[in-house]
Amino acid sequence: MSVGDRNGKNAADEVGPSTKGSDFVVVANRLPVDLVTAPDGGTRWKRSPGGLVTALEPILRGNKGAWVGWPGVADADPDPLIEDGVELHSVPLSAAEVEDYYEGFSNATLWPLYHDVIVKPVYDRKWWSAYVEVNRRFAESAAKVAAQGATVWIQDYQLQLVPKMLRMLRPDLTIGFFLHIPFPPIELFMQMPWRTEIIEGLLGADLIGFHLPGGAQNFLYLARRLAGQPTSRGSIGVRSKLGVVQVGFRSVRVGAFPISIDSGNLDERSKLKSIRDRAKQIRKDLGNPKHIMLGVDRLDYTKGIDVRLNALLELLEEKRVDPASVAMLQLATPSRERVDSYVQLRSQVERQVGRINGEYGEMAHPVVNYLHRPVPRDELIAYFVAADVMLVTPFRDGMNLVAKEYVACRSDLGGALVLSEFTGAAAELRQAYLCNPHDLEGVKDSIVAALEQDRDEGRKRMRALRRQVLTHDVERWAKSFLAALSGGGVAGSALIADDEAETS
Ligand SMILES: O=P(O)(O)OC[C@H]1O[C@H](O[C@H]2O[C@H](CO)[C@@H](O)[C@H](O)[C@H]2O)[C@H](O)[C@@H](O)[C@@H]1O
Ligand SMILES: Cc1cn([C@@H]2O[C@H](COP(=O)(O)OP(=O)(O)O)[C@@H](O)[C@H]2O)c(=O)[nH]c1=O
Repeated sequence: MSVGDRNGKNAADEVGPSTKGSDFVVVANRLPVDLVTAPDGGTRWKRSPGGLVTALEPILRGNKGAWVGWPGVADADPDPLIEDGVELHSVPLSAAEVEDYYEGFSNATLWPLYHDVIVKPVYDRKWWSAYVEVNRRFAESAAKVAAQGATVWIQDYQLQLVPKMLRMLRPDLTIGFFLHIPFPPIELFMQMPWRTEIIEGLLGADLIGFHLPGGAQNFLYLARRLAGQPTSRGSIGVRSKLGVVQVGFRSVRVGAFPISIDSGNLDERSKLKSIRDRAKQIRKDLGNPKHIMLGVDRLDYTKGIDVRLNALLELLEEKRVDPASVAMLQLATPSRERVDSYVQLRSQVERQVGRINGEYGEMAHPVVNYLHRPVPRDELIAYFVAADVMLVTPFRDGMNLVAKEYVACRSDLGGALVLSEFTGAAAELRQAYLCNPHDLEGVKDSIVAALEQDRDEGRKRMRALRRQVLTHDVERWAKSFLAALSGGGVAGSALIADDEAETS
């Protein structure tokens, strides 16, 4: 999606949003563009961070639908606008709502709870009230924007109450919901004081999608236990076998649809001469080291940036890695900067970078080159092309699109991917150097294996990884979800009630 310089409007806006409503509506916490204030005091639109936008952007462009979301800053309420044929409708949030609904309940309660409580979730009743209120406003806005009988696709953990609220307002709609982060194990979800409300909120959808079958399975169990609804028996497949929850006369289906990227587009762009030249220049700027290692993440404690820095430090201390022969580039885009755990993580990561460079860097040649800022798409592609080893080491990650993007950019069959087993991507990218981020020795061994891989072995692995990523792209993800939503897919078998259910 192009990014404008238009004080919240552009020439195309004058067309105005359609009056009869849209047949296809995406509802997500964020619009695909954020409204930002420029130095001249005016406002501009800038692409929003994160994988959700990366994934949905190409689909919306193809569907000419509408997108309902927050414009990314407190109290902003820009008029609807049209961007690449997509109507963008803002849901404004007050400063207090940004604090309580977004930073609070979404990112200091749900985010850590759903990511295996890497940090302790905070359960605050005021935050919950704000979450309910903001979800209601998103539901009302979607109800206004959707045409009669439209398909509405609600995205992610910030909006889990919207399916039920929207169904009550607009029973004529077909409603899908997709969770982009992991759905937690049952024992962890049971901590949530408002667990039943969340399960019932999600059950307002016709189809609920997860990245992995395990998340879908956890949800089925909780629907039985907390909402008391009968569910199907049997395992859920990847894009193949759906589970069912019977809610009165409605059958709510539940399935696994691993998200992906616009792999064809990245493959193409990564071959451009301008990108190849930039990759060469990056290598030169880094001092032409034997190996470039790369990390690309939002600065988030789930991503295991600290793990890979610890691993590198120990490898240097043990002389298993020679500081003169490696350069690491760590891009850490600012994220959720007012949430405590993110403030602490930034200090920790920056301390680690300082220590490694202080002990092992040379003047004008640090071992770790650290950038704390967003980087434009083509620059990122050049990093992927330049990197010999890509480090993706999250403690937990719903998917991790960066891992797939790296593979899509390696048409030369060069490079190696070190990948945490606790990412959704690990279920598909089996030829990566898989590691357990909780096992530091294992992470170190995987990094060394990737650095030292022989050329033929590397090419074999990369060829297999690319086959997976290029044949399973974001279009396939969206099509498989939307086909199942419109009635396709294989339903689960016999329904069972809680008292008959196995307690796994
Ligand atoms: O909106 P923010 O608070 O700035 O956060 C950015 C986005 O982060 C999350 O991305 C997830 O979705 C990816 C695509 O499915 C997936 O690959 C990744 O593992 C997830 O972490 C979040 O889910 C989005 O809602 C945020 O907008
Ligand atoms: C750091 C950085 C990233 N991107 C793009 O953002 C997404 C990130 O998606 P992923 O699934 O890996 O993780 P989260 O959604 O953040 O949890 C990916 O498409 C990156 O290429 C970017 O465009 N610019 C950046 O600086």
